[in-house]
Amino acid sequence: MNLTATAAADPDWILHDCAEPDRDCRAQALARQDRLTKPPGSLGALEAAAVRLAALQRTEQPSLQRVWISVFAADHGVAAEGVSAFPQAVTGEMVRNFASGGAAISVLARELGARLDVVNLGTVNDPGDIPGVRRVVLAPCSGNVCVEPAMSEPQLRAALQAGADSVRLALAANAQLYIGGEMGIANTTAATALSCALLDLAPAQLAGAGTGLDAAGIAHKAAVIERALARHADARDARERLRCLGGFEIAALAGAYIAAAQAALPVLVDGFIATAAALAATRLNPGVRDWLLYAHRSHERGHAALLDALGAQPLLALDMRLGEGSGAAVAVPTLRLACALHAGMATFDQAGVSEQV
Ligand SMILES: O=C(O)c1ccc[n+]([C@@H]2O[C@H](COP(=O)([O-])O)[C@@H](O)[C@H]2O)c1
Ligand SMILES: Cc1cc2nc[nH]c2cc1C
Repeated sequence: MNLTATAAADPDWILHDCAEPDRDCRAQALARQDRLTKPPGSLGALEAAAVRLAALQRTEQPSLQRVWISVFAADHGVAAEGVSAFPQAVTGEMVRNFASGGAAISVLARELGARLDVVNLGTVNDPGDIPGVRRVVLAPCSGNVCVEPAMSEPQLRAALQAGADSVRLALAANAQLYIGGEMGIANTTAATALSCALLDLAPAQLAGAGTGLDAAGIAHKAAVIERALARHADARDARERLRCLGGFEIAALAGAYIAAAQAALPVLVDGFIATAAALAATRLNPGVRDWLLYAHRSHERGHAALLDALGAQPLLALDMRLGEGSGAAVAVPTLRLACALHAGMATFDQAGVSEQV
């Protein structure tokens, strides 16, 4: 494993200031929304989304033609505790599927005309060097959080940096929106453990079915998370909690969100695991919060609590629970329509329509 030049040069980069959304663009967009031919507020969350995107993209006319999706795959040592409905080999198999175009996110990216970047951070069933996959392998899998930290400090730094590097690629491609996806068997256990530690909640309050556990499986998963929390009770700050309880892809997502916020690139957050990474990112650097839009409320049991803790109002609730960035990709057309309405509707003056009395 090699640390990139950036991380080696400035290990504290995650603490640097985030960009500021543009207040003037926000005010102009708000004023325009009120002049468009509709009762004020009648387009609901679409109005709020267009106004936020105007402020984040620093423009009167936000647009989402160029969308970047990075999917981070990684395996988890805690899979050995029997916490997933699927075998660990699936993570590596799905990396191959992402690259060959057969995964849900592959289809969605094609439909959206989005760039799909697949990053293998370490999979036990390693597909090796295959076209369409960037290998940033930190280890075959993270540590089993019941008995050891998920990551060493150098691995955490490299995972955060892998996220930042994906943002650099997105910026080089002139992306207007960044989506981070994840794939990792057992990562709902890691994401739940991390969230419980960050929010001081009991595992029984957050643990859910993941890929499809039954009630007994969920109870076992909650007990495994209890053990992990007890093992890492001395991890007191967000960085140490992420290192001990997270995973490579969760840390990469957190690093990507921080780097995007620092570079003024808006982010659309996906489901449960991505939101746990967003929670960690906002605890590591509170300025990240302004740059995060939330795509959907996942079917995963703990997602609503995470969204509430972040004050997030997701656009959609479709009972999706796939991950891969799929929920975020599905929300992109809604955001594109919000931008089209903002740019294309006539004002009361232009259309000769009478205003509210
Ligand atoms: O995004 C979500 O809300 C979501 C909810 C449940 C499961 N997943 C996906 O399912 C995998 C983890 O599930 P599990 O049961 O193995 O912990 C991982 O690859 C995630 O992308 C994703
Ligand atoms: C097949 C499969 C695809 C996935 N994509 C994201 N998580 C996943 C988990 C499984 C099991």
